[in-house]
Amino acid sequence: MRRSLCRSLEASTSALKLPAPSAVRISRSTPKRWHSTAEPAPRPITLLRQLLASRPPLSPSSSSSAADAGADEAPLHRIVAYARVVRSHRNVTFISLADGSLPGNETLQGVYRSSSSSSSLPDHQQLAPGVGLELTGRLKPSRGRGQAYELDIEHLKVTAPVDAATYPIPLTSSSTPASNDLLRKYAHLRPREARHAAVLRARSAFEKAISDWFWDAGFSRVAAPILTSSDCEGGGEVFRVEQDQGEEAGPTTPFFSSATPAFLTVSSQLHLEALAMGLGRVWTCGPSFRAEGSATNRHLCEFWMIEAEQLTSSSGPAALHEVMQTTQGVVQAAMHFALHHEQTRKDLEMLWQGHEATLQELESVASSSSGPWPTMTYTDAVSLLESEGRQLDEPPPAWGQSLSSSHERWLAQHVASGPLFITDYPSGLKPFYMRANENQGPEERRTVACFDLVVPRLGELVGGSLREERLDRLEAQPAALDWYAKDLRRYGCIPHGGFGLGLERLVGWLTNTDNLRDVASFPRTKGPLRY
Ligand SMILES: NC(=O)C[C@H](N)C(=O)O
Repeated sequence: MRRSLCRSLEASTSALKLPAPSAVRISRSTPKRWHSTAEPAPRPITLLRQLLASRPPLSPSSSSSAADAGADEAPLHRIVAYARVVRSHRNVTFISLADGSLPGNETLQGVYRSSSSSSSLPDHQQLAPGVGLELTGRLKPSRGRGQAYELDIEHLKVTAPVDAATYPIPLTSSSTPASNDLLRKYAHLRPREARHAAVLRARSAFEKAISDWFWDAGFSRVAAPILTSSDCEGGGEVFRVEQDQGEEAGPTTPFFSSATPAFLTVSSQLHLEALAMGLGRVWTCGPSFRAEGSATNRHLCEFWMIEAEQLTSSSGPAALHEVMQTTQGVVQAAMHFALHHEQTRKDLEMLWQGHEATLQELESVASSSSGPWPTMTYTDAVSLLESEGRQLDEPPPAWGQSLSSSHERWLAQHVASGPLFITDYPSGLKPFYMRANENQGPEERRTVACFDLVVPRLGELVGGSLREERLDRLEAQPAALDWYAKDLRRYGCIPHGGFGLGLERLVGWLTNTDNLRDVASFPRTKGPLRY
């Protein structure tokens, strides 16, 4: 990573050394350029992260005089950043610079010295915390304590003033962060807050790691439709989609002229199953929509789901293990990458400050040497909850009832001290597409080949199953699913299975963010839709 940043920095600094392009006569066949060829091309912006990645190692003898001597030889960079904190003294002003590229609470100290800068310093009022700046400067070893390097500012311009009197979030240093309630009210301003930015960067890192893991495991990433004709889960919590015909329009024919209405997808699973029959192993990451009325901190109306489908080499319990292995691989890949990537690790360290023991627990969960995660059947889980009833926050479930989120958390913590697969739920609790288990007891104790992955502090993170591939078992399904139940099953349906992992839940779990409204950049929940 460091090397590739250096490479891109080299590219940008070598661009800096190029002479201004001389005027080129534009003939008809020359593609049009955005800026006149007589003007010099704007210098590329260097991200603070790139700048720091390019710093030479400090020798133990680095001193302020060495710093002075080296300063002029260091390349000149153009930076666009926010001022986080400004401290002005008589001849020198210190500005903590942030541009979103540095991890955690880190900033780069910019130093403006009236003796060596070529522009005059904007007045105190203008140079308030929160303003956007454009500056040029050279990176050099710091004279002060607290940072190894600082930016010696040559030229500074306030390009984006801030109306500090009305700014709704305290413009102080990030050591006194604003409350989550306040930040939620200003979702359009909160990406500037160190904590929220760290959560979003961590999410980006998880997605990169998951994508790489799937690629290496032979899964093709596919795009599934957002507009669908079926409610995959059968839960009925769907958003219906209609063409907006304006207020005055009378009754018109629906945009999609099929018998069934159009919905926003609740899950891509059925489409992924069709795609898996052609490609073997597929995955997708896209938005899912549920008209979720309950206002818990674990539900959003719009959330992103990582979903995968794979052909399995058998159809019994061993096949379910194949799907669970994939699930574990994906979750561990996200964790492992984030914990070992220098920048993301720093973000996580800031997010887990004060809870270092939990971060350590996550580290051992991420390690592939920990072997397969523990597995327990739903029936055993219910018996255990019954026998441990006094330890629980709420009464244990009877066989056939759902496990509550607090039951799931308790099981993960007490049975596994980490992730736990709970398998073989009663068929009455699960959707129609899950594969019925063989050798079952009485009708009312029927189970399906499925699993939920539950984890401490959160509860359910992933739900998956083998899919019912036998036509006769699916034939009772509604006509709308003809393509799925009949065609896919009668034209060569290799046993297969898959899962769905709620991305916001994963991010919340790994970034110490309990409320998913603080994970999604613009969360959607029942109630007013501001953005
Ligand atoms: N792809 C999946 O297995 C996810 C599942 N359909 C769900 O929505 O929970």
